[in-house]
Amino acid sequence: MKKKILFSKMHGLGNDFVIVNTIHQKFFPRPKIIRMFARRTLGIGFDQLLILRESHSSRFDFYCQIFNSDGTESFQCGNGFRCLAKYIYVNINKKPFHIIRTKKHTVITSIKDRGKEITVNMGTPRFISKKVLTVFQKEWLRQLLTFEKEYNHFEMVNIGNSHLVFIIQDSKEIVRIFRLIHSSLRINELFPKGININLMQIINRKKIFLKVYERGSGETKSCGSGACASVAFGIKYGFLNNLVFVYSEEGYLKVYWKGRDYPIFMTGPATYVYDGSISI
Ligand SMILES: N[C@@H](CCC[C@H](N)C(=O)O)C(=O)O
Repeated sequence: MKKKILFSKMHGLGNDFVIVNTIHQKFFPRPKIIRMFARRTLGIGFDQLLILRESHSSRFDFYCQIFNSDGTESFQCGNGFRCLAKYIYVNINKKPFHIIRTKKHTVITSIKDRGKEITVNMGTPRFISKKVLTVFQKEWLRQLLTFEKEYNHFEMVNIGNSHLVFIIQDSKEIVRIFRLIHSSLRINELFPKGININLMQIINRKKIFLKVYERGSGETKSCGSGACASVAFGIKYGFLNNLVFVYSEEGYLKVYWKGRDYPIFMTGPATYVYDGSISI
């Protein structure tokens, strides 16, 4: 017999999510079901599926499972956590702060102005040594970028998930690299655990433009963890101020980082699209 699953569709600057609240319904989807729901023509369509679960620890308010549209699991989702905070505010309780645990990471959400502005404490950024890159990964990067050009800096940053961040100042170059990434069948082979790829254009010390190709979801309209990873990189090298406006196609996020050993904060909107149900 078919089962009806209730869900809410939300987005953060166009990075879209399906939230399934399991407090009153059971939902343990297999990757095949997740991929089916994620299909924009035949399913519901989303970049990530967020499954809200009760926390069995007094240290956390809720537990959240995150799945990319290809069915792989993730442990961090900045834009998604803003949407989840708003979902909780509208449907569960009006507390201003929530501690949310994923399988490997903890974030704290705070809600202001009746949900108009939501901030997420995303944890402390960690820079990953380039020594971990394999010969094949380096070769791929060499093909992707023109290393002779001084502006082609890159860093690997962990914000609870892994990001490769590149500084690409030329807009045409951003388009060229994005096309290459899209047509490169080798990314999954080269990075078996997956990687989020961020192309950052520094407009000035407090404004960047960002394009992201996400692990497990492909090109997305915005990426909260990518915004934090990029700003952390820019601040580490003295290119950016502590507060940065991260622009993408649908608007901007505000990212604040004091520097090394401090957590990074991301602020932005969360938008309800609709509530629905789907049969499985
Ligand atoms: N859209 C997210 C990031 C989602 C997870 C990512 N694709 C991964 O698997 O690491 C965000 O806003 O942070």
